[in-house]
Amino acid sequence: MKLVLATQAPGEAEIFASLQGEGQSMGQPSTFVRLSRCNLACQWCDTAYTWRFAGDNRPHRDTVDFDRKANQLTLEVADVAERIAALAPRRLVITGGEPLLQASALAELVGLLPDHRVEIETNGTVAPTARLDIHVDQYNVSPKLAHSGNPADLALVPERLHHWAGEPRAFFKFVIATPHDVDEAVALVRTYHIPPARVFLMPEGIDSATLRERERWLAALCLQHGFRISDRLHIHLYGDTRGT
Ligand SMILES: C[S@@+](CC[C@H](N)C(=O)[O-])C[C@H]1O[C@@H](n2cnc3c(N)ncnc32)[C@H](O)[C@@H]1O
Ligand SMILES: Nc1nc2[nH]cc(C(=O)O)c2c(=O)[nH]1
Ligand code: SF4
Ligand SMILES: [Mg+2]
Repeated sequence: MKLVLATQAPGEAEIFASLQGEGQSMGQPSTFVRLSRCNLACQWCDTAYTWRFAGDNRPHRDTVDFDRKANQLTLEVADVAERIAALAPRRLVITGGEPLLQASALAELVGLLPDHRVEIETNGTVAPTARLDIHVDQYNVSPKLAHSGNPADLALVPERLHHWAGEPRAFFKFVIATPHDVDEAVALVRTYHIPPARVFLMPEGIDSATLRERERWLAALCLQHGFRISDRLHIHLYGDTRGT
C-alpha cells in the first residue's frame, strides 16, 4: 500500500526527528511523519500546505493557494517504514493533515515498526480501524471549536467524541485563542464526560510572543477548571518551520 505524505521541500517527504512540542508527551524525542490531506479546514491551520490545494472545491474551503504536486509525495509503506527506522527516536508521532484518513496504510506502516511507541495526532472526527488501533499507544485528539471556522456538524462528531472520552489512551488538546473558546471547551468536557486530567488547553499561535501572551490568562483558566496547559515548545525552539 501507499501513503500520501506532506513535503518539507518539494520532493522531500516530511519525516523528521524532533522533540514532541505539545501535550502529554511534550519534550520526548520523537520521529514525526506528516501525512497529506484533511477533512476539515481550520482557518488558523499551521499546516495548510497539507490540504489547501487548488481545485479542491469543498464548500467550506474559500482559500486556495498551495500547489498539490509540490506539497504531496506518494511513497510505498515499506519505504516510509525504512526512513522512520533510520532515525534514532523509538517514538513515532503520526500527524498531518488528518492522518486517520489513511488508517489502512498506517496499520501496515506501524506493523512494520514493532519497536516504536506510536502516537497519533488527530482532529477526532475519524475512527481508526481496528487493525491500526491495536498498535497505537496514545491518541492526541484536538476537537475543533467554532473559531476554527469549520461547520460544527463536520468538526464535532458526537459518536466520535463519546468514543474518545471513554478511551484512556486519548488526551484532548483544545486550541484556544480567546477566553470565550475556553467556555466552549468546558461545555464539551461536560457534555461528553471527558476526564479533566486528560484535557490540555493549548494557545493558538505560531510565534513565541503570541503563545506567551495567551498563556498568561490561559494558565488561570486551566487552574480554575482543573485542566492541564500545553505550550508549543517547537515554536519557541524552531519557529513556524516545516520539518521541526
Ligand atoms: C496540524 S494538526 C494535525 C493533526 C490533526 N489534523 C489535528 O488537527 O489534530 C496538529 C496539531 O496542531 C494544532 N494546530 C494547528 N494549527 C495551530 C495553530 N495555529 N495554533 C495552535 N495549534 C495549532 C492542531 O489543533 C493539532 O493539535
Ligand atoms: N516538534 C513538533 N511537535 C509537534 N507535536 C504535534 C505536532 C503536529 O504538527 O502535529 C508537532 C510538530 O509539528 N512539531
Ligand atoms: S484538522 Fe488539523 S490539519 Fe486539518 S485543518 Fe485543522 S489543524 Fe489543520
Ligand atoms: Mg504542528
